[in-house]
Amino acid sequence: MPDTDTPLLECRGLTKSFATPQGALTVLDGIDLVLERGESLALMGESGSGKSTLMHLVAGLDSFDRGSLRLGGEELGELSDRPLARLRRERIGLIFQQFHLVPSLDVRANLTLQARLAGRFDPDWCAHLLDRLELAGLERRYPEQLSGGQQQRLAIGRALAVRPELVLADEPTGNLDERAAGAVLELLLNLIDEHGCALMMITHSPAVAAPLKRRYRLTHGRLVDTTTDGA
Ligand SMILES: Nc1ncnc2c1ncn2[C@@H]1O[C@H](COP(=O)(O)OP(=O)(O)OP(=O)(O)O)[C@@H](O)[C@H]1O
Repeated sequence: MPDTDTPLLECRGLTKSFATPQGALTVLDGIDLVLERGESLALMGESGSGKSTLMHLVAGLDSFDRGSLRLGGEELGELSDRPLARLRRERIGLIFQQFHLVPSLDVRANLTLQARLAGRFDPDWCAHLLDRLELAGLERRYPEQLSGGQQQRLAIGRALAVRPELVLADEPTGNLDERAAGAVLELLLNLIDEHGCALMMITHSPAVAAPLKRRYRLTHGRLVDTTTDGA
């Protein structure tokens, strides 16, 4: 059972460098961040500022050099590969700009795949998601037979099907035209709210970041809280 007294996500002094031919490149230089359950946070910053790097660390997809990264009180830096993979499968939903759907699986199979792998498949919840994402009736179609907006709605459904505690979204509307992007963003935020999970979303767009509860900018390896800027 989740320990509701500890923050969902807690980063302290998180530091990450990459080896490059020119020497070590420090991308994250002592990141402190707390995200409570159900909170939404936009992560902004120049291209190359380290947004994807931070998201990969939070998702347990890459290791860090120093500091602490706790998800629901569990220190990710102390987990070996298998428990880390399990934590990622069961507690985190990932949404990418490029959808990353499985082309050989139909809509229903794509939506339920991660939930089944995690042993968290709930047919009623998945049917509800298909309905809310306006994909009901399209269950037997394959990704290539869907519009960009439908594909991204399916990717959102796949992330939420597992009933995650945290959704990590990297430019989830970046591949869509303005109208489709607005509709997809609204659905994502409504579903996140309905399910009560937390959201960390990378975006370059102030308009996309605006409805989220908190807004941060990554610059020179540090996080700057910009939530009240222009408010
Ligand atoms: N595996 C790697 N090896 C070396 N350098 C890397 C590696 N991954 C990322 N970098 C560098 O780290 C920096 C941060 O990259 P990152 O992808 O996190 O930026 P970003 O803010 O997400 O950028 P964008 O908005 O363009 O997606 C960049 O300078 C990038 O070139």
